[in-house]
Amino acid sequence: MALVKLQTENFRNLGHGPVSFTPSMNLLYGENGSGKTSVLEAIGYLGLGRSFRVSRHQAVVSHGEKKLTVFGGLDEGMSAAPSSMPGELRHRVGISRDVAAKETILRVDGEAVRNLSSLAQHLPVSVIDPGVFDIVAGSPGKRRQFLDWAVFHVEPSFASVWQQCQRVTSQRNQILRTGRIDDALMKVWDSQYTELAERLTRARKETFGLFTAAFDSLLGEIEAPWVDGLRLDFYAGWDSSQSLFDVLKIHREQEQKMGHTLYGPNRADIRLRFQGRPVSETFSRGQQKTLVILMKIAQGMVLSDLGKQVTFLLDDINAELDVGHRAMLAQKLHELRCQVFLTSIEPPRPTELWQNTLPDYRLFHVEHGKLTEEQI
Ligand SMILES: Nc1ncnc2c1ncn2[C@@H]1O[C@H](COP(=O)(O)OP(=O)(O)OP(=O)(O)O)[C@@H](O)[C@H]1O
Repeated sequence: MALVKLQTENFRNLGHGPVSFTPSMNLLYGENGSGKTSVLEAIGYLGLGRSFRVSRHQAVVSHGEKKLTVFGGLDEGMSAAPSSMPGELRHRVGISRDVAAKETILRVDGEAVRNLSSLAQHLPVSVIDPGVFDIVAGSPGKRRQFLDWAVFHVEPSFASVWQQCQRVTSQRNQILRTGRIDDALMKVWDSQYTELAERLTRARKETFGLFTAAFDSLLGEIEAPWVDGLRLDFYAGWDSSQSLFDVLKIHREQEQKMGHTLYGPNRADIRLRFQGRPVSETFSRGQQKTLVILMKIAQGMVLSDLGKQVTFLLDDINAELDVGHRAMLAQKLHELRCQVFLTSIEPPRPTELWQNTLPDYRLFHVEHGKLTEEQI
């Protein structure tokens, strides 16, 4: 699916009027503070259910307002035929958040839905902004989030297993904190936790396999001296030569002392190594950026192989990537027939990105939260 229509109410400084986009490349430019990132953030709300910039909804609601709404019209993407009737949308999705009542309402095709996953599966949104480079340099949580986004789109039931596992983990943590542990009761929790953890891990492993196959084929296309010594490995969150149930039994005392679960999916990671050492310690900033971009493209390839179109939100990549890397990214996303929203301060130069194979694109000038389409 691709987002072909966007309408927001009380979303940062954005105006209320509907805007139409192409399922291909959408280029947005405007001066600092004009609202470019806010447009991407609003699109992100539909695909992620939250802001990719801040954790509090409150910061996103327009000053002085209590409730924000984002509405999106979706059509088949570039890889499929557009919907039969011109102007007809394949799906209508909406999210509104009342920050005073702390209530979120989700809608798909006019019907209220309870789970965010019902909304999110329609619009796989992948963000590349200055914060994305934490995938290499940041904590394991960043890499888990990166992997889980793909797992969710490959296997939509993953979201419910993940939630159940979070619930059981927090109940298990409560017991670990009490100090007095009933052995029989703990065994019951451990077997529930182990069952969910193993299901979750199986799904992660499967998607990681698809991801590394795509990533390796990408590496085969680029000429860089570091390609040969690079290894990406999945770590489940415990020594998987042993069963998780046994690991928990062996480490019960240690977990009790710490007062929380130390082994399992919440400790999973993608280990990135170059010649046996962590990439974060050996790669230059530039090499780390290339690696992250390749990982993001590989995720796009995984979904594209499953017939899903990813909507990429590229925020201010000019500040982070040189023209060669920008062109590599833009061309790959074009080859994958992804939908792209790309922001810049200066008017973009499409020929710099796509040279002779210019894709279908639309150009928007952003001023004071309002988008004006420009003739190309
Ligand atoms: N909750 C809010 N209500 C109203 N306006 C807001 C709110 N939060 C931020 N703004 C304003 O919205 C504007 C848009 O910010 P945004 O980050 O989208 O701009 P931008 O075009 O991406 O800028 P830059 O190029 O500097 O990154 C800013 O002027 C900001 O002060």
